[in-house]
Amino acid sequence: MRRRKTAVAAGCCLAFLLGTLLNLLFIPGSEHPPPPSEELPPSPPGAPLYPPEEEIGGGQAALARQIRERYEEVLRYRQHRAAAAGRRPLRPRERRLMDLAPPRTSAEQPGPRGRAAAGPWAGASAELSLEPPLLGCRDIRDVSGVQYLGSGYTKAVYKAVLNRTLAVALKAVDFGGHDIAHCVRQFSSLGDCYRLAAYKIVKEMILLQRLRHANVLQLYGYCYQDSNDIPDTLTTITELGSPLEMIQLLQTSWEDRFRICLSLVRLLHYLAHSPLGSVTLLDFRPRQFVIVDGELKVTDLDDASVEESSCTSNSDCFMEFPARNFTLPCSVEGRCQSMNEKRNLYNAYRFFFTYLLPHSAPPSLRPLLDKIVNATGELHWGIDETAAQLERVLNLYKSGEYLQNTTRVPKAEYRRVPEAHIPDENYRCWPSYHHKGCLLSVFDVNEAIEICDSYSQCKAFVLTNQTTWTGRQLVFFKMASNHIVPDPDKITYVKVTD
Ligand SMILES: Nc1ncnc2c1ncn2[C@@H]1O[C@H](COP(=O)(O)OP(=O)(O)OP(=O)(O)O)[C@@H](O)[C@H]1O
Repeated sequence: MRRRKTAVAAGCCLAFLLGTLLNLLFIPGSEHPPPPSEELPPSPPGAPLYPPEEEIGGGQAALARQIRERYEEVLRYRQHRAAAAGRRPLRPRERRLMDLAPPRTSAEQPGPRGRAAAGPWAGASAELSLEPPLLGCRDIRDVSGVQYLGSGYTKAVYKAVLNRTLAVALKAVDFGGHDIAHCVRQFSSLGDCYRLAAYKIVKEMILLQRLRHANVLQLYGYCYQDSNDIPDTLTTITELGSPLEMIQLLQTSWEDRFRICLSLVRLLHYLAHSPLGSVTLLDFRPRQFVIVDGELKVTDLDDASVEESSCTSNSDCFMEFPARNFTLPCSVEGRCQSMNEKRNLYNAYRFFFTYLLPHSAPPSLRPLLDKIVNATGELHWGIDETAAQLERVLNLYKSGEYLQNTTRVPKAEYRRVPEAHIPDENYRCWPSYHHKGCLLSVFDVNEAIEICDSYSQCKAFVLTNQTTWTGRQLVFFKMASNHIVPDPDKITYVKVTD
């Protein structure tokens, strides 16, 4: 950790930063080619490529079991594709699926290494049909602007600029992280502990590729490279976001907070109907999401699951949260009905809706927003209904219909000055899109008048040609109109009576 922060602070020396990054991500400087994926044939059932437990003593057997479980989980996600493709036999390329197999012991490693393009798990490279064309190892050799972004239990994430043009996130196992430290303490095998942790990234990579949606972070590519001691360490290259800061979000406009909730609901709607089945995010803390251009996107998918709990009675379908518990019905097929969807929804309620949705919303939308918050907090609605209600709020807001119930009698008179701007005379208001002035979004000029009427400080306002994500116009509210200058893109309104 200290090493990472020191490197980032040094900032000025690109070579040093790059060297440090490679070191931290265990991307070797060497061009040592990983084993050819062709040399890792599909293992027949009962002949796994990891050491059989009975041949290993005590702790090592437990570690081998954990690696096997993660490996099998990864296979399940990949096999979903074959199932979706009509259960046709796997073509040779697809059979490289077994490239995902846990590593052989050194004694089992096949002879000379033949191909530089793919690692042992990187048969994935042939299978992940990423568009635009996949980024790979050669692309992360020439990186600049390396910056540590964050880390969790298992992974560390860095920002990097590729070819001085594309800013991306690079994700790799954090060798200084809790997961590796805990495993090495227990099993004393860095190589195997690395594999165990790296399966989380492999799983995430497969899910990022399978779950294509505007609110799922985009996977650009990946790189397998040997480190000094560990072969074929994995780095994924993804879209860059900024970490979701709840405190910061609480200070933004309702419109922007609503956007976060709407993107979350669109994501959960997609996950409930995904090609893999209903996906639940077992770890649903805000830090699992990032913001990209104002939209929320899920980035951490290593704890996602498609298994719906099996049950024999309703009592098996118990969902426990810190402040509430729920018992869902057990279906005749012996599955807890909509459990994945409902878990996501309640988490969305407790981490997002309750803080972000009603607070400082337009008064006429409050009853509907309160209804949404209550219905999700009680799990009365499923995701389809919740998504429909949030889309309804969006429509009411975008169309200006939410203003129609309010009586709009202007108190003051205003003089319209076309092609004019007031550059100074700012005052601060909350929540403003500008940190020094009062910049708010409005549906139309009448709403701007209403806002100006309600602020005693407001003596004028300037309609800009900028709009927000909903298409509403941004307006600067001013405390005086002494200095008006020509500006073809703006219209000024000056209060003539109070
Ligand atoms: N694409 C990205 N852009 C910007 N920041 C990111 C990106 N992906 C992840 N991060 C940041 O890096 C942190 C660590 O990433 P990630 O959550 O994948 O690691 P983790 O070890 O799985 O964490 P956890 O133990 O919390 O599950 C995240 O909390 C997030 O703030």
